[in-house]
Amino acid sequence: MKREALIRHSKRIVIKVGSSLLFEGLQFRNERFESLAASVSWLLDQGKEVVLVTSGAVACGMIALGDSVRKSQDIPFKQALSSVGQSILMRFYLEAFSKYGRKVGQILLAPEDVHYRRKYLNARNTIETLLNLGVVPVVNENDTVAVDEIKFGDNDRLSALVSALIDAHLLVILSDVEGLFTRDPRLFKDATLVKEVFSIDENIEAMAGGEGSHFSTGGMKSKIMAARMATLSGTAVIIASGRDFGIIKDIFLAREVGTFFYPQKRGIRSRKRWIAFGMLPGGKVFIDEGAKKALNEGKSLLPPGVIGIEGDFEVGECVEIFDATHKRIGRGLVNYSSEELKIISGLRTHQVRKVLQRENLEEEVIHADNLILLEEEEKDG
Ligand SMILES: Nc1ncnc2c1ncn2[C@@H]1O[C@H](COP(=O)(O)OP(=O)(O)O)[C@@H](O)[C@H]1O
Ligand SMILES: N[C@@H](CCC(=O)OP(=O)(O)O)C(=O)O
Repeated sequence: MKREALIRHSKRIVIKVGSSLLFEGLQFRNERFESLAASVSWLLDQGKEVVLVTSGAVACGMIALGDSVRKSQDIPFKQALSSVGQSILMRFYLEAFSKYGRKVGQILLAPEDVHYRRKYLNARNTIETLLNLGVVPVVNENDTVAVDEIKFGDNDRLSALVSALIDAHLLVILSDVEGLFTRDPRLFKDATLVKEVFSIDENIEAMAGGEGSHFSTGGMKSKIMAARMATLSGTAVIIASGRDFGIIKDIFLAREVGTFFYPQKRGIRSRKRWIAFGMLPGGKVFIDEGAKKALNEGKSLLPPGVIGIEGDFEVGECVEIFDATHKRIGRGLVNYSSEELKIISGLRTHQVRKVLQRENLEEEVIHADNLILLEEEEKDG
């Protein structure tokens, strides 16, 4: 399907709004929330379902507490700011949407909320129920409990995760820049806008700079990572400027704005998406070239192909899979603990049973049904 048709047929849409779009320096901007509510309301009138992923709690907290608090960067301090700011942020949304007769529902997520399958499904059910009720879910990271090792990192990633969670057709990432440029346009005046991306390869990744502006965290790099996660899940992505929220209408009126990322044709199915993006990996498994080839042909990972292990993990945990050059190539659920894998890696399958005495030994280290390759080209090629 072409870009225009993909957008027109998108019923379920996730819109991510960056901090820089909601505030002017250290000023609240009521009218920004109102214009966002107007555009989202227009989409709802068109029969679309919309989930908002919003940043801005830290900025709200900072503005509310005033000058004295601006300097500190430590995590508990930012969490405190977010705690003050989140309710203010929601008040802005509540008031703005009520002008259009719409209700909003707050969803705060932390990585552990999607690590466990039951919680992952609960989050999905709640969002689905809100959508069925005609309520606009407004999602942010639960900053209070999210510390460095266990946080989504930025709301770009969170928006891709939410898209994967609810099977969104389209993810719109609104930022202060018109889309992906060939180089950071703040630094290079000759940078040009990339209009369409069919596959997120190393060239595309190399274009994006990592530093965000002001209250922002991820920069363009995290938006590209988010686009990668979403397109792998079968969701189309647009990165566009949200300086004017009227752009939301433009997108659906087939005006070609921003950068459009085509979804992968064979998007990862629901349960595998949870393994790929929801679960927190407990370790790393390194494999040889032969095993990599087998995985690319849709086969399971067997003990002879394992050449290294890192981390302590139990049977059933999620691990990241790396090739011999230490390139991350996928994820899967292991049938062996790290202790067991250290003993059996490299062994032929029949030798494994002699060495390990455990009952219910599976032949595969990772069964193909529990394994996801995340290299787009190899996956689709
Ligand atoms: N190749 C690129 N194309 C566009 N923007 C880029 C690129 N590389 C870096 N950037 C920077 O990324 C910024 C957007 O990211 P960020 O400030 O984190 O936004 P947000 O607050 O919306 O999440 C832009 O202002 C831009 O300067
Ligand atoms: N949870 C944080 C989000 C921080 C963040 O990702 O910001 P941004 O890069 O502007 O999307 C907040 O609400 O301030």
